[in-house]
Amino acid sequence: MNRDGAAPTMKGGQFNTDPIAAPNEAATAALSQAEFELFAELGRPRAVEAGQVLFRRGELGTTMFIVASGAIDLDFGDDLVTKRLGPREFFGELGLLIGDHARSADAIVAGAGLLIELRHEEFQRLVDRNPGLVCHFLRRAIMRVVLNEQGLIRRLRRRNQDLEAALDSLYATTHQLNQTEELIRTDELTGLYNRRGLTLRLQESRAIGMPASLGLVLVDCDRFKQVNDDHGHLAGDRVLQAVASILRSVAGPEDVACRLGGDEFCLLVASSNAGDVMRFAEFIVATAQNLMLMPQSPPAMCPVSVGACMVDPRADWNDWYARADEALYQAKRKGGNRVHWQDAALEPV
Ligand SMILES: Nc1nc2c(ncn2[C@@H]2O[C@H](COP(=O)(O)OP(=O)(O)OP(=O)(O)O)[C@@H](O)[C@H]2O)c(=O)[nH]1
Repeated sequence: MNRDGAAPTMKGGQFNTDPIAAPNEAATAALSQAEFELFAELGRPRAVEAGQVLFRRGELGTTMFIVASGAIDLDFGDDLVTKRLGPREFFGELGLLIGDHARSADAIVAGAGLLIELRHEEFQRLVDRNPGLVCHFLRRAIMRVVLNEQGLIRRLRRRNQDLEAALDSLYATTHQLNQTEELIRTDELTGLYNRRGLTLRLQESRAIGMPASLGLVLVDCDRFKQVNDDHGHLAGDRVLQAVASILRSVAGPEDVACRLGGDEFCLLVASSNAGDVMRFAEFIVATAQNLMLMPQSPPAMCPVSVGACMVDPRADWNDWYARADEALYQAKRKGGNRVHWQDAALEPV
């Protein structure tokens, strides 16, 4: 400790015992008794009332203030901490030293009292009167500016880190939401769209513009209950997964394959060509037939019935489904394991 009670600090690898330059003291921004007496002698006294605004942030200023009594609040805006200054503390020194400096805070009187104003003329007289003391004051003032800047940089860095962390958790939440949405849309057993997924997909397609023409292929397993009864539920699950694989293998990027529920599936084909849609339907039935030729127990597949038709993109799902279901009914009625094509023009539902 030096004789003024300030802790010695390191300076250029040496201990700095200069009480005026000690950073702690610089941070408090209070004048020494000798400084205060000299500044008070040469500055202009100014009585202030609580609530009085001395200057606003951004205003240009050339005056420095010293609090003789009362209290001043410096509000730096945003979410920065408001600083309260009391007797012998000074503010606005950059206005005096630089001239026409934009104030970085609102200065508002928090408690009535007396200020000492120092303009350039008064400061010049201070220098003439006691250059050594003014020199010490200036060193401290500069150090205070530097400390404030460093504090600001630290706060900005911390805020940046907080923002980055918030952004990271936002990304994670968005990712989770996307995953959840994907799960809600997906049939757990087969990985195809479920009915909700199909509805949402259709809503999205209607919003961005439906294809000009669509084909609907409705697929239903034949005597599927028998598979469950004969070979167990797990074997039935595997057959449903195999049907889903066939649909997935034929679906193009614009097509939608969906498990509507139980042993019923559909494939919405983005095509204006009824021949293409029919080929999709026939491929599904033929692939199921071929898989059934494999001698496997439990069976990897069961026969399927398919109803197919073209649909009007402007009509709603219920209309499409009614038409394809009529075709499916005809396929089942004829013994299943086949496609029935519902011609929209010739056989309106
Ligand atoms: N393994 C399994 N079975 C299911 C699942 N969902 C529904 N089922 C069964 O699928 C069977 C469907 O029976 P039905 O609607 O009579 O169909 P089907 O036996 O194929 O009869 P047809 O269509 O007339 O040939 C029912 O026994 C349901 O219990 C599932 O996720 N896994």
